[in-house]
Amino acid sequence: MSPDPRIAYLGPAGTNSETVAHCFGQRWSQPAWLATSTIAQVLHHVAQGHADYGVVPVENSLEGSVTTTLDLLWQLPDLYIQQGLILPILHSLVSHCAEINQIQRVYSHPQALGQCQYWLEEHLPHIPWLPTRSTSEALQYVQPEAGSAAIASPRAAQLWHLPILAQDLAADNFTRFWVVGGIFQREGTHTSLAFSVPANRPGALVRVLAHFAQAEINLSRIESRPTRRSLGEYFFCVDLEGAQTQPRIGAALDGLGRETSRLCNYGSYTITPVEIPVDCPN
Ligand SMILES: O=C(O)C(=O)C[C@]1(C(=O)O)C=C[C@@H](O)C=C1
Repeated sequence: MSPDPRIAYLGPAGTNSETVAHCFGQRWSQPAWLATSTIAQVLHHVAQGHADYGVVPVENSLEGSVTTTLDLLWQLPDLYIQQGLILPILHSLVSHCAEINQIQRVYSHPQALGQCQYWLEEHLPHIPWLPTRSTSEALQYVQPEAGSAAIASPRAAQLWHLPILAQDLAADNFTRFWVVGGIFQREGTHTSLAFSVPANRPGALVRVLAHFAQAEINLSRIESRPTRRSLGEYFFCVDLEGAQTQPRIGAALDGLGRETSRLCNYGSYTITPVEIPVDCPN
């Protein structure tokens, strides 16, 4: 097995990203952990060679894509997906308040606030939602500010010795993460790509999708994102079921080269479920 790697993830301690990073890192005896302040920093660390792997969220079952991840992968060169991991997300309301009606503001990562929006509308309809860079970062406001609450995992509340006032704020909540690194892989169960098509050519996207349809390749996701160059200019992110060692996928990818103005192949990989650590209350 390769020497112990450096693994970057969104910190501080207790984030969902950390749970996934620890699950991925358990195959080595002593990985070096690099907890960053933002998801963007995770990807920059890998791109600049300061980390061997980065663990980033990519899609949530309730709120959809984590756009920072999709946009930066498109911009940074030579980053490939090593593995997909799916984590069940548990959200708790963490606060020193004795009653919910004493809460005056709630902090969390925007993704987590979005995932809990129905619970917040029902139970705390008139208070402000304040964004933080991670769910664990939100916990730093709970202690010093009377009337503050944070949305974070039960594991994070336990780690930071903070009380939980309400549990399970969002049901059926799962986030898919990617482990990103520098090795291009051809084997696995899924393949992810991003591409742009020539401007102003009618049917340009259909011509790309036709390659997948003709090869009977199932797409498990398609998403458009702005290129950030001009209004109305997009690139597309797709996940395919299958590996590029399969001849029909290899052939479809060859055909895609002719239809796209830019094609990023993030490689093939397997997707594994992650279990919430057993020492964690739920
Ligand atoms: O703040 C965290 O705990 C994270 O790991 C980030 C993140 C995200 O950006 O999607 C990860 C999982 C949950 O969906 C909520 C937040």
